Amino acid sequence: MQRRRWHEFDGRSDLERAAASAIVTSAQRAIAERGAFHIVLAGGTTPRNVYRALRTATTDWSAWHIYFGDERCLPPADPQRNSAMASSAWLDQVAIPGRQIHPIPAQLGPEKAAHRYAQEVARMNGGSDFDLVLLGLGEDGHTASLFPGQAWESAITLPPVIAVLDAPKPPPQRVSLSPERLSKARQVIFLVNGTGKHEALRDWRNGEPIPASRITPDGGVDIFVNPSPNS
Ligand SMILES: O=C1O[C@H](COP(=O)(O)O)[C@@H](O)[C@H](O)[C@H]1O
Repeated sequence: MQRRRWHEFDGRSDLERAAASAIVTSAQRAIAERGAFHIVLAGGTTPRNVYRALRTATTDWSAWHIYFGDERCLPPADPQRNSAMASSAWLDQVAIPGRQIHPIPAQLGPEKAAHRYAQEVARMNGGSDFDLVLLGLGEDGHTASLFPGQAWESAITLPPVIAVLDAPKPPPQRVSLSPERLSKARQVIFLVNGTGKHEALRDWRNGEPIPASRITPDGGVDIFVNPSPNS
C-alpha cells in the first residue's frame, strides 16, 4: 500500500524551486549523517529546470552519487536520453567525480543494459536504500519506464532492472529500475507537471493501480504537483 503526501504548487516555477530545495536538503542530511548522497534521477521534460537550478547549489559535490531510474535505448549523446538531458542541464557544470555518475548503458540494447546496470547498482550501492529517488508521471500513469499493461505488471518476482522491449511511448526500447528497487529509498519525490496528466492524477488519487502507485517505500512518497500545468 502506497502512503502519499500531496504538495500542490502555484505554478511550474514554484514547483521547480521547491523540488531543487528538497533535493539539496536531502543531500545535506545524507552527507551529514552518512558522508555520501545516493540519488536516482528522473528523465523527461519535467525535471529539466530543477536540474538547471541545482547548478548553483551550495553542497559538497564530491559526496554525490548519481543513478538513473530509466533510460531510452539510444546513442549516449542523443538529446532524448535522460542521461544526456541531466548532463547538459546540470551534471556537466558541477564537480561530481565522473566515476560517481552512473548512466544506464542503454546503447547496448535493453537486455544487455539491464543486466549490466543491475551489476553496477549492486556493486556501487549494494542492497542499501537510495537516499532519494526522483520520479515523474506520464500521461498514461507510467513512471520511470514502467508502462501500464506490460509484462512486468503480472510478474511475481522482478529483476532489479527491467528490459523494456515495447514501450508505448517512443522509443520502444528502454531500461527501467523495477518498482521494488525504486522503492528501496529513504525518500521518493514525484514531480508532476504538464498537460494531459489530469486523468492519471485522478486515477492515482482514487487509488487505481497505475504504475506510479507501485512505488512503495517505507516512508511513503511525496508528490509535487502543479495543478494548473499551463502556468
Ligand atoms: O518517458 C519518460 O516519461 C516520464 C514522464 O516524463 P515527462 O516528460 O512527462 O516529465 C519520465 O519520468 C521518465 O523518466 C521518462 O523516461
